[in-house]
Amino acid sequence: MDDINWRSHWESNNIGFHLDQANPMLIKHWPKIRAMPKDMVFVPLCGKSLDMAELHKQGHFVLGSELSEIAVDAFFTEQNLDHTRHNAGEHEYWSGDRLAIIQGDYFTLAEDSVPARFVYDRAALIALPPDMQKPYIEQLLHIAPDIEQILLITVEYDDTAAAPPPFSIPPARVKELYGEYFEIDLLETRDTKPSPRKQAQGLKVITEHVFKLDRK
Ligand SMILES: C[S@@+](CC[C@H](N)C(=O)[O-])C[C@H]1O[C@@H](n2cnc3c(N)ncnc32)[C@H](O)[C@@H]1O
Repeated sequence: MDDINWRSHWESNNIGFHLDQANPMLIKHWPKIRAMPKDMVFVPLCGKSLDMAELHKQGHFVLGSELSEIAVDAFFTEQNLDHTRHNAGEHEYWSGDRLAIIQGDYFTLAEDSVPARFVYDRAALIALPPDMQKPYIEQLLHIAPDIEQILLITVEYDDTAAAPPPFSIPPARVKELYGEYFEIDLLETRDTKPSPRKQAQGLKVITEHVFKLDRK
């Protein structure tokens, strides 16, 4: 389940998706999610995102899932967070105070292994090619069956002109993927500046959509 070879993105520091600050769309729209401090927020395909630090700062228990050891190690080092590591089969658990990351393949996480009712997805669904997107959602509901709400950020652009990832996921595709399980509320659409790599491919603007998903 590693078609894009994300590990090599981390090995060569090709991480144009990483933001050096918390995502402004998280700050703006997270209050619309009814998670209380201490509630767990699951962050699939989390990288070393500072959004995890922001959610942690807001009092949540944060649980991430990430393939790359380099990313997880960088997160704990850069955030200066004490942590322990333990191995559970093919996954490695990195645990700090109210924040843990399960390193390994998201698609092999076990049923019910994520006791979270809230999910934050920025650059996770859009990191996956179209044929992996439905399996990603099925796996989400398999590992975290109690999910109530998701804050989801996707991008839309001509991904045939600039090589993905990210994969373009317009609102109609979100409906196709999630509509069976969730009410979908499009909170905001805005134009953003592409990563330097995408700009070099000639892309001048990338449209970002923010959704709130409520379990039916
Ligand atoms: C586009 S990045 C986004 C990272 C983060 N969400 C952010 O906003 O910065 C996608 C991440 O998913 C991770 N990833 C890809 N496939 C994965 C898998 N099967 N299991 C766990 N993590 C995966 C990659 O290593 C990469 O860090």
